[in-house]
Amino acid sequence: MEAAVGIVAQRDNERAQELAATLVDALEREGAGVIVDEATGGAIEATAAPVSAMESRNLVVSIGGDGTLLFVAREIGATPILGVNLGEVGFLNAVAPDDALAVVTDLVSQLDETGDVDGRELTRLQATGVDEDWTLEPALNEVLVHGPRRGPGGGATVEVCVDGQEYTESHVDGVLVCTPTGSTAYNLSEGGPLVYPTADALVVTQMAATESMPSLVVEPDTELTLSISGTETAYAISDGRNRRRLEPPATVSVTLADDSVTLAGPQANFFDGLDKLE
Ligand SMILES: NC(=O)c1ccc[n+]([C@@H]2O[C@H](COP(=O)([O-])OP(=O)(O)OC[C@H]3O[C@@H](n4cnc5c(N)ncnc54)[C@H](O)[C@@H]3O)[C@@H](O)[C@H]2O)c1
Ligand SMILES: Nc1ncnc2c1ncn2[C@@H]1O[C@H](COP(=O)(O)OP(=O)(O)OP(=O)(O)O)[C@@H](O)[C@H]1O
Repeated sequence: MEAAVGIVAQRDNERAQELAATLVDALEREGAGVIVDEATGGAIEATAAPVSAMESRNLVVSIGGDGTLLFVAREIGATPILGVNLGEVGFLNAVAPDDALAVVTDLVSQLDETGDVDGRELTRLQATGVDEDWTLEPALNEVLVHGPRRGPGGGATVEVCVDGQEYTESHVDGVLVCTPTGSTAYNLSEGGPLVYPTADALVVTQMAATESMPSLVVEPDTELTLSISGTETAYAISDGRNRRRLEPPATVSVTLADDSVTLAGPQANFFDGLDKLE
């Protein structure tokens, strides 16, 4: 088969655009069909398409930091993603820029031979309104609810129920539910635990609670609800970017999303990655 590859380069990042151009040239020489995102298409010579149209590709290469990879995951869902790290942290991006050409060429040969690429499945979370009909885009890191703003005077009362039983109710800046992938992100800054990537678990962590409870680790199919009150405005947010404004009292249900994300290519060493967070 002819492999169909999409490339998304971090917007306004010349190094990312140059690497995208190198990959386009090399892959076209190998006979692969390659498209780039529209912002990158304005900067280099290549066929461009919206990132959301890359869902039908066999592989999408994300060149940038964690934010760029989260953005690609939001847009394309289950299509395998290879993360090339040009960001400041790049925890989710296992491949260094100098190795990108070799790794992408290898994956394209694998696609030509088998029609598929090796990868690791990462679970995602789905936030939905209980009393109102809305759904956020699936979260690879975390679903967060918080009051009108962080800091003094900006919080809310949040009750967390687990399988219908109250775990905690407190005034908080917010409460987050994270996947193992997201355990090293916002969760860690709020004092939550690290979760080894192969563990099948979700973590609930309060943010600046007046009546603080330790983080809770639950099985992924546990029924979790976050009920917000004591404020006129609140927000439910998926991976820091996709948000829904709430008018409390409001209840948000957090469950496993139907589609996971596949991270293609070599996997980062979890413990080496932790050094990047210091
Ligand atoms: N205080 C905090 O730690 C904090 C605050 C806001 C957002 N975030 C995280 O940022 C994510 C959104 O990313 P963005 O780039 O759009 O916002 P952003 O640019 O504000 O990113 C915040 C930082 O989180 C890092 N990050 C993201 N996912 C990570 C992961 N799985 N493991 C380790 N580090 C990770 C990014 O590299 C960046 O340094 C959210 O899902 C949230 O987890 C963290
Ligand atoms: N090619 C692109 N097309 C459209 N939007 C983009 C593109 N690249 C990045 N973005 C936007 O920028 C955001 C991520 O960029 P951000 O500046 O947070 O960089 P990053 O990848 O996390 O790297 P760094 O670690 O340097 O911050 C995405 O959420 C998305 O909204």
